Amino acid sequence: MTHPDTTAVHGGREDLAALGVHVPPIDLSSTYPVTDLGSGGGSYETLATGGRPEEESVSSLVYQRLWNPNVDRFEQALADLEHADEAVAFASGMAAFTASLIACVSAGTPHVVAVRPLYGGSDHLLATGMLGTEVTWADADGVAAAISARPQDTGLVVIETPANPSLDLVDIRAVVEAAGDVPVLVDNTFATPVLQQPLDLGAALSLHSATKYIGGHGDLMGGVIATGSAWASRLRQVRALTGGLLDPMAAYQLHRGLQTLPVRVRAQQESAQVLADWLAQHELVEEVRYPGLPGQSVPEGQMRGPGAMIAFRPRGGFDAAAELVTRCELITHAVSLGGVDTLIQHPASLTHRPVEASAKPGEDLLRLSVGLEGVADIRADLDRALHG
Ligand code: MET
Repeated sequence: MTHPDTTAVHGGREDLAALGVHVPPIDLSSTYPVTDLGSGGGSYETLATGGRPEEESVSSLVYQRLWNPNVDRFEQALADLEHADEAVAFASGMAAFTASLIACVSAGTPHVVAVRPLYGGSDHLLATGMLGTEVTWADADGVAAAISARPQDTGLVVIETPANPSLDLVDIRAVVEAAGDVPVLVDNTFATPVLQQPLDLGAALSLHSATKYIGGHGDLMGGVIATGSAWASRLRQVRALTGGLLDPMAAYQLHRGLQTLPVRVRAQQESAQVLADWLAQHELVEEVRYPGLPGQSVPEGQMRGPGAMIAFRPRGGFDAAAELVTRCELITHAVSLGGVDTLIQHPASLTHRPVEASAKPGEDLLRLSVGLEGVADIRADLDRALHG
C-alpha cells in the first residue's frame, strides 16, 4: 500500500495514462446509448439494484441516476483513503445520512441508537423520525442497553467524533464492541481520513459531509459514505431509487480536493493548535475544547492528530459570544467548515438550532473552523473581536 499522501494524489486515476489524459475527463451525460433491449435491460436491472458496471450484465451505464464515471472515480479514491472496500457519494452529507437511514428502515430495522452531540441536521432528522426511523438517544456507555431493549429491530448506531459542535470525543472501538452485531456509523467529517479511519476501528460506515474538508474551498455540496461492499450495494440502490445524486462536476472537484486534503488538514491543524493554546490562556476566554489540549483525552490509537476545529466559550455568556462573531473581520461569520478560509459561528443559533433544548449546545459556545491564513492574522482578528 502506498503512503496516504500518494493515495490522495493518485487514487481513482489508475487508468488515466491509458486513456491518454492527465486529469479525469468530465462526463456530463444524463443518458447513455443502449445497444439492444436485452443487454440494456440487464444493465438497468443490475445498476438499479446496487450493482456495479464491472458486472457482466452491464453493457451500458443507461442513465446518470444509476452511474456516473466521475462519481465512481471520487468514490474509489475516498474508499482507498478510508481503508474501505467501496464508497458511495451523494448530493450532500444529509443525503448520505438519509440513504443510510432508509436502508435501515427498508431492511425492517428502523430503530437507531444515537449518541449526542451530532451535527444539528443529523439530530433533527433523527428526532423528527420523518424517514420512519425511531431513535433512542444514549450515552456511549448506554449503547449496549439501548440495543438490548430492542434487539430485533435495531439497525444502526450513530456517533460523531470529534463531534459537531463541541469536539466531544467518543471511543469508536468501545462503541463498536457495545454494539455487537449492530453496524456503527461514524460521522468522520471533522477528522477526515487524514486523521481517523473508523473502519479500521470496527465501524461499518464512515460518513462525510464532503462539502467541508474534502471539497475544502467552500464551493460545492456533497456527501459520501465509505463502507464494505454489502452496505455499498444497499446504499447505491437507495441512491438510484431516491435520486440524492452527487453532480459530476462536484464529483470532479471533490476528487481534485482529495489531492490536497492531507496538506490542507495538516497545515490547518498546525494553526489550530497554536490558536487553541493561545485561547486557553486568554483572559477573556472561559473554556476551550480542542483534542490537542491537555486533559481532553483522545481514545488510544484513534486519531493521528487533533484536527482544525475548535470550540470555545468567551467570558460574558451569550451576549459576549453574539458580539464576538459580528466583530470578526478577517474571519467570516458563517456556518460550514473545513475550507481554506477561517469561519466562526454560534451553534445554538445556527447549525444546532433545531436540536431540542435539553441537548442544545451552550448559549455561549462558539465554533471556529481554522483555515489556511497566516495564524498571526487569525489570532489578531480573534483578539480584537474578544476585546471589543
Ligand atoms: N453541516 C454544516 C455545519 O456544521 C452546516 C450547517 S447548518 C445549515 O456548519
